[in-house]
Amino acid sequence: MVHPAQGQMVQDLAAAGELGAPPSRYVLREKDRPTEAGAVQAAQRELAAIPTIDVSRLAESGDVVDDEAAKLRSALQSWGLFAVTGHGMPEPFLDEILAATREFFHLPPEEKEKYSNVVVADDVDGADGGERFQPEGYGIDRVDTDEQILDWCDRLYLQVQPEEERRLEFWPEHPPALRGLLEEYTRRSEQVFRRVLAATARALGFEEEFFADKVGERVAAYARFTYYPPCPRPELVYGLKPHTDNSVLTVLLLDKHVGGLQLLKDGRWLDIPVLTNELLVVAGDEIEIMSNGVFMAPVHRVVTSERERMSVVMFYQPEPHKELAPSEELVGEERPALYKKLKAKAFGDGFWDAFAAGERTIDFLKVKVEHQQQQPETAAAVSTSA
Ligand SMILES: O=C(O)CCC(=O)C(=O)O
Ligand SMILES: [Fe+2]
Repeated sequence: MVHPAQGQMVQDLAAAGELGAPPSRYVLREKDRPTEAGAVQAAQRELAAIPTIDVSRLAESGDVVDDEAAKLRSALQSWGLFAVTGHGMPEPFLDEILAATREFFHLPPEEKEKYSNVVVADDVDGADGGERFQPEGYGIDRVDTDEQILDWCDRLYLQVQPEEERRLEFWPEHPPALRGLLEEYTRRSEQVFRRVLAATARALGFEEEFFADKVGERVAAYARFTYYPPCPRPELVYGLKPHTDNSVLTVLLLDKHVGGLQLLKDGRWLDIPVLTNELLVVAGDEIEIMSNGVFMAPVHRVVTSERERMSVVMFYQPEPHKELAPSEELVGEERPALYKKLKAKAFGDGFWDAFAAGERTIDFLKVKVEHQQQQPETAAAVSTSA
């Protein structure tokens, strides 16, 4: 069964024009509005002074890499994200990806719908050939209930790795350059991911392979192309609701002209600056669990504006059968395990339910361990996962 709201693309709504205000399905409760929690007006907004890491230096040896790894540790601990230089991708290449993304979303609806994330249900359970939502493809995020407040964005979501898992029927043929660009970007973005992951291990005093072994060689990588149409009343809606990422690390290529990504830091929403030739790396839920909370996945959201905006985001997740758990080396008497063990796949599957419900997966799946010493009021302390 597919919720009736599933078929309404935001872009088509926005294009219909004469839209005085967004339909009520998108309008946030007053307490959640970006103006309440953090101003949408440029003059009232505060820019996040995010750190920058040069990933080419992470590959060097000796003191240079140790310096950069120390910087990385501090960036992850105080921000949970950082801008990336030295990624080796020329600016025209990144521009081409964003241009192809824009071109795709500007195709006529019937062309994009060839890749729809609403598919005819398989007949396995004697289903009647009705429709079914699945995450891959083009459309809006999953709608579960009538009450759910919808985000002001459309997206194209594709598994890009491992290669054998690609479902090319969802990969757009237009614009013709998009597939090739995505293949190339997949290769290059993985290098950034691998390098940062190795440095993250070093930053904690471990061997470079420490986290890489835990996530496996055949990581699952998903590309999310998000299109935020112009919005007539940006102060009423979210482009993307507050969330943390379902990833070990996320690599983001952001719109070069229009900002909108915001980070929750010390109770305030700060604007991530518009980046030009830099990428952004964000710590996700899985590194939070594996690092036993030494690194925390930052809560972030997107606010809209009267201008369209795009992003191309790569989520890196452990091989599905891998166990997701606090690393034993980071668990001790001083710091008990803060998260329970579960399979990477169970966590990944839970993400979509949590996201539709507007919750963090870690909370939705009750992955946190309640420790007596931290919460004396909690009678039933759960034992550590070790
Ligand atoms: O569009 C953006 O700037 C960020 C998107 C994001 O946070 C996500 O796709 O998880
Ligand atoms: Fe995100």
